[in-house]
Amino acid sequence: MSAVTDDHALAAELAGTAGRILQGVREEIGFADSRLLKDTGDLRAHEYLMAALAERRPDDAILSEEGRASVAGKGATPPTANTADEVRLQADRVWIVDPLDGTREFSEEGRRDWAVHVALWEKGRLTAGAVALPAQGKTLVTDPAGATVVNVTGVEPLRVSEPAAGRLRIAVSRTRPPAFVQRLAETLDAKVELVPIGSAGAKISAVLLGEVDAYVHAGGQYEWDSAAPVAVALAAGAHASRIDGSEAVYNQKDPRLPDILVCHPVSASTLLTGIRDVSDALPE
Ligand SMILES: Nc1ncnc2c1ncn2[C@@H]1O[C@H](COP(=O)(O)O)[C@@H](OP(=O)(O)O)[C@H]1O
Ligand SMILES: [Mg+2]
Repeated sequence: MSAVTDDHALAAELAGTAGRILQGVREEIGFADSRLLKDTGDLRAHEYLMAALAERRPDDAILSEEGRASVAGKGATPPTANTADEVRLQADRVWIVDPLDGTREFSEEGRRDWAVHVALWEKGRLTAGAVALPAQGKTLVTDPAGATVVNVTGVEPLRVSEPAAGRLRIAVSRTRPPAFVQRLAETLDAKVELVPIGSAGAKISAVLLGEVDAYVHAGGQYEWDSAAPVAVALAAGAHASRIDGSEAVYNQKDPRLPDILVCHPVSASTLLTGIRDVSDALPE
């Protein structure tokens, strides 16, 4: 059994180690065959996280993107399956992990917008989380007092900062931005810049690191895409909710969680009102 008894530290350790495995996969496979690179990355990071959690937290349940029943038959080596739904839905502690978020960007040489997500859900809420950004040399992590960013130079407190007056930089998916986001940009009473970035974890990290001011997503996503970054965002003082303002709820039977808004709390009502005004696609 490991010396790490703190779930925050364990989340950071596991996300960081999976990130190093993924850097190694990029070096080993190269970028010529992007399908092979994506599948190998997904599988290696998933298998590492499943084995590490089974060893370090043997009594906890796991929900991983790559352990879904729908991917269990994929490839010659089927991935280790998630905890059965009937067990996970009764469990007090569930690790919600995305072994490789921003798979597309991972497979594109030079891109740094991909992440590893490790979150812990306990009895209805997210209580710990880490987002590793291996190509950026950073891990964002919750701690008992809030959140920190760990990089080569050390550990610094992480606190979401207010946007500059009159300007709002909104991170959106590079490939699947919400249909209404251009209209949102036009209706807001600020100079809005839409910033395409890959990976939900990388986008939410960009909000927390002050590189953008908000992340708006709708149209499809799953619990593992947002659980760890939302855990860190809430711990860093950010607003994180569904785009209708309701709470993002995790460890559901159906893991679809198709939309999310993360921003500084001062921007939340403006963005929620703006989204309501331009969107005909609020959550079901
Ligand atoms: N419309 C959609 N339906 C399902 N998943 C979506 C989606 N839009 C984004 N996602 C998922 O959300 C993550 C971030 O996407 P994006 O980079 O486009 O913002 C990706 O996770 P994975 O890379 O883990 O598959 C992607 O698959
Ligand atoms: Mg993902």
